[in-house]
Amino acid sequence: MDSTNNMTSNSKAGSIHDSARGSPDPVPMDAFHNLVQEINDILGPSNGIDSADVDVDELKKVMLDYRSVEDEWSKYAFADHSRAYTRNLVDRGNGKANLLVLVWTPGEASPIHDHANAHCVMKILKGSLTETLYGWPCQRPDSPTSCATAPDSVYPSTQHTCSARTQIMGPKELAVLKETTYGREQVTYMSDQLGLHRMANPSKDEVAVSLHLYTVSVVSRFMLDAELIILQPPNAAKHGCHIFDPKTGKKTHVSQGHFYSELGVKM
Ligand SMILES: N[C@@H](CS(=O)O)C(=O)O
Ligand SMILES: [Fe+2]
Repeated sequence: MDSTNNMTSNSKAGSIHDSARGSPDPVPMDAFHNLVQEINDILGPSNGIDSADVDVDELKKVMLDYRSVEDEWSKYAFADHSRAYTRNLVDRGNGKANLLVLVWTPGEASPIHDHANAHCVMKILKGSLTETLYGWPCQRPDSPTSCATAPDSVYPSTQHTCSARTQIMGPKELAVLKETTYGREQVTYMSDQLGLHRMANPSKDEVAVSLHLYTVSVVSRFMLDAELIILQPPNAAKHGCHIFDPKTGKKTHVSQGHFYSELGVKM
């Protein structure tokens, strides 16, 4: 980072009053919006075509360092008990990523889904979420990172079209690899390389709130059935993903182009 950037990021912490020009004191940034700024600093400027160089560990660390204060993020947290969860846009991350606040209805879960080649770093802001991790329909039982139908594939992923080919392998129940419950302040990471997952709010009466950062992984394009779509990042949060039937492994594309709210305003 050059000295100009350092000056920019330092000046946000202190409030430099420009009394000579009579401008009002800047309102000090709260810790949540400081986190948003730190994430932007890590992601860097928007001139890259992909974010293969994104440092996931650094992103996890700043998310872990933040202590959740409801007043700081509540303006983004729209609850709607008529759906499993709401997806609320907080920031577009220099055009390279999307930062979302998700609000989870008690007892509800997301469908089993992939992540459209995005990195997903997630922090629990309130309550808890249970993650069930599944293998891809095509993965080799003895080697979860290998594809059973295309031996030259390094790992199954969204662009890995044979993951849809239940007609080659026949319907196949998805394998449950792991179940983990994450509590308030915990941070986790998900990507297509780890498999598929679903998240559930195990509480009977409390909403859960989580913060999700989606950035583009190694490539910024993926195969959508027969059609090759070239995407500028970010893809997963805006352009959708695939959901999977746990009994057959059959996948269906779902568009996620609509946010429930953007920058604190309900759509
Ligand atoms: N990846 C999901 C939320 S979760 O189940 O991880 C989404 O963005 O809707
Ligand atoms: Fe997810």
